[in-house]
Amino acid sequence: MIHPKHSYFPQLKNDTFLRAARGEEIEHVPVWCMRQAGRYLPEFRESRAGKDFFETCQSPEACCELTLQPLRRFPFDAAIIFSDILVVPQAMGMDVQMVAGKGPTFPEPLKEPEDLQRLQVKVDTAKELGYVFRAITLTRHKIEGKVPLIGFSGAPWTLMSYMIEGGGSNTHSKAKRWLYQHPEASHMLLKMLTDVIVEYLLGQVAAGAQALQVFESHAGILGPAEFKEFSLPYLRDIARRVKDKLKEAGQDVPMIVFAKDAHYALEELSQSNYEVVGLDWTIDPLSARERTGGKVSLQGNMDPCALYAPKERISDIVKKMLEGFGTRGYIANLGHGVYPDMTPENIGAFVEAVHQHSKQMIKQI
Ligand SMILES: Cc1c2[nH]c(c1CCC(=O)O)Cc1[nH]c(c(CCC(=O)O)c1C)Cc1[nH]c(c(CCC(=O)O)c1C)Cc1[nH]c(c(CCC(=O)O)c1C)C2
Repeated sequence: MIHPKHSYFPQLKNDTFLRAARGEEIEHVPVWCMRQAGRYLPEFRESRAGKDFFETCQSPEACCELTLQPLRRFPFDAAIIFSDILVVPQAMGMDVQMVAGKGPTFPEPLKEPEDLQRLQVKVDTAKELGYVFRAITLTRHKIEGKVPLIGFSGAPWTLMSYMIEGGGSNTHSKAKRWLYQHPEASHMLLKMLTDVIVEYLLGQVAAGAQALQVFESHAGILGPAEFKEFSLPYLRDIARRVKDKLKEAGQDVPMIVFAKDAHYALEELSQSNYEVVGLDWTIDPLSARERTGGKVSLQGNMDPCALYAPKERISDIVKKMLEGFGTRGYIANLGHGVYPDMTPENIGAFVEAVHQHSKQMIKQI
């Protein structure tokens, strides 16, 4: 059912991505790329030049423009709103800056459990993150129903690790120390994050997001036992609570969980209330299908570095990937984001290969 508030949005012309998320019949396999709006595009670099990253995130017009740029070049089957996962810690009262050449930086990260007192427990998402909602609504109009618009959030553990590390890290040992020294405070923080994320995702759907992806980018730094204790319950809780609330409003929005390097938890992830499980490139497509037993649609998982290969090679790699996953209940993507030094033309070759090979395969069924 279309939410009354949404009825004025332009009609969706290509719903292939949504159908694949639900395991329904499609004419070609849908494809989009994580970080499809990014520095590999000269027009992105031009739009972003000289501007502060988070100020850009706070401008609905800028987010809309950056989201639409890749769609002007390539026939992607979905768009993801330009924003960042770290707007959530900001909304909870933490200072986060994007430092050129270094990435996101928290000048005052959480050090000890008493630092949790610095955080806003009850976040008014409409007030603190309203700029994301406005960006989504604007983009949903400007996209003119070409493809669905995906909203997203970082998952609790990934956000917790940034809040404690203060930025990117190889070992994540500061954040992991909390799990072993302060398990109760860790759960308290994860719970606080979960509550904000649920409200944030619901706000995105109310604003016009047609699918949601939850990024657990730092899953791989946890082992199976820690993942089961500190990540999985919160991932499940988020999907359950978002879905229950949407159901009350007569809405149904597919949700994707992308837990990078969590190959050890594939079975659990396929039973976590998400319609789609996103995969990084370390998982073999066929074995991912077997291990998830047809319970979910799968998304992924070409090694982003394969985009450095000549176009014919990209086409062969895509063909093998499609044969491994099969064409039903499958969304083609990379196993992680596009890198800034990649050639736009090769992204085009990737998209075209997915469409061409999958059309052929579907015809032969
Ligand atoms: C393009 C971009 C983004 N964030 C950052 C950049 C590069 C800086 C710039 O362009 O100025 C900094 C930016 N933001 C972040 C990083 C990683 C830093 C690190 O941990 O080393 C950087 C360089 C943190 C971040 N931010 C995000 C994640 C989860 C996905 C992933 O695992 O990569 C993470 C971990 C999400 C994110 N971030 C972004 C999107 C936009 C939509 C799209 O994909 O097209 C999304 C979905 C946008």
